[in-house]
Amino acid sequence: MADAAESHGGGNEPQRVLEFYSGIGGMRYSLIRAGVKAQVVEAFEINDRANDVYEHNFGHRPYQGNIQCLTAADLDGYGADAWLLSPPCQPYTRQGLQKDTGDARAFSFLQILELMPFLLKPPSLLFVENVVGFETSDTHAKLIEILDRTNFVTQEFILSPLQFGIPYSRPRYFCLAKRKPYSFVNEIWNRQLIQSPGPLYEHFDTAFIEDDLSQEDRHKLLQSCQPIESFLELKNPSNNIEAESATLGKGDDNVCDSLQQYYVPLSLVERWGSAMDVVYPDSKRCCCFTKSYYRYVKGTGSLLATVQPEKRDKASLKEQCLRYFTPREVANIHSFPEDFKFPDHISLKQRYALLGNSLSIAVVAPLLQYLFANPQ
Ligand SMILES: C[S@@+](CC[C@H](N)C(=O)[O-])C[C@H]1O[C@@H](n2cnc3c(N)ncnc32)[C@H](O)[C@@H]1O
Repeated sequence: MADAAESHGGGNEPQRVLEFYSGIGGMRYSLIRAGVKAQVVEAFEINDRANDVYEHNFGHRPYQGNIQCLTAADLDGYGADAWLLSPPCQPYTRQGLQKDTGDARAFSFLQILELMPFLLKPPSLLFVENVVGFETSDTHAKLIEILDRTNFVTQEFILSPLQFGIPYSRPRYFCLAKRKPYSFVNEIWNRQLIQSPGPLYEHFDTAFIEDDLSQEDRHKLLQSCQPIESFLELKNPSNNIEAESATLGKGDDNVCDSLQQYYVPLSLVERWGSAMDVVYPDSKRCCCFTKSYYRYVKGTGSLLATVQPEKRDKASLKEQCLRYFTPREVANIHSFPEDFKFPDHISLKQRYALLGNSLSIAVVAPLLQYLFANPQ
């Protein structure tokens, strides 16, 4: 991991990090990309398949148990400086029942929070990622109440990869917390919910930011993103499925040995076409890939037109040979590094599910860099 002289703590020892709900390691990749001097001393994840992928890439198998069963003594035992947490989102999603603290999937996170006042060695830094909607939940109120009580200052963000040059709409909520006497570089944002990446950069010292972008600003933001084409395994889509399959088959990813499996059946196009989000290689935006991508077509992520019609608004979808983005392409859009790989036994549906649960490294890395920066 790259060294950062100005990182939190300033000493020579790397910061000791605990990664909760580690999934396929999006947080750990973000930490590496942030270049902070940190070491993940343990990761916690209940899902066997996710742990297979994590182990395959990092050579360490996360602690495979229920986070809800961890005690204050267990946590003190790690002597961690920082906790990174991306708890399950379902209790707070708009599509879900929004049962919030009443949802069993929220229990482990609430349990961890409630242990905080009893820790002999609480962390100095804390980072939480979740869906938009979390910020108005009872669980959020509990998080802020406990952080206040245990001497943390917080800054909260809602940010999307689109704000970092990635053509991907995946706004997410982030809570950054530092235990006093540590403080943020830009203290004027304490206790605020910020919707711009500006405060993450040291030179950004204005107290005013425009959260509500004008139409014109939104357009400029989209235009500044790279095109979808830059994230594709196949740069020149054509209708020649066999030729494309051969190209894909050269990779070491055995699931990708047939491009045929990525084409959307015409029966689905006929039935759900009007609800599909279709993008083109030159598009500067695509929709959030969820864990149900490939299992359902409606609202789970964008589909790629492999045949470019002359007039997009008039062309029939059936002629555009729609295909799903491959797992590697979804990983690219999530800004995972090239050397990230799935072990062979992970099925296609599992790959999409694990990626859909993960996060955008392009967004989380600068947030972690800001969190770990230690102002003088
Ligand atoms: C939103 S995902 C986080 C994904 C992760 N950040 C990544 O990059 O892949 C939440 C993860 O928490 C795991 N999980 C949910 N409840 C858990 C619990 N009680 N104990 C341990 N892991 C849990 C799920 O299996 C899932 O992988």
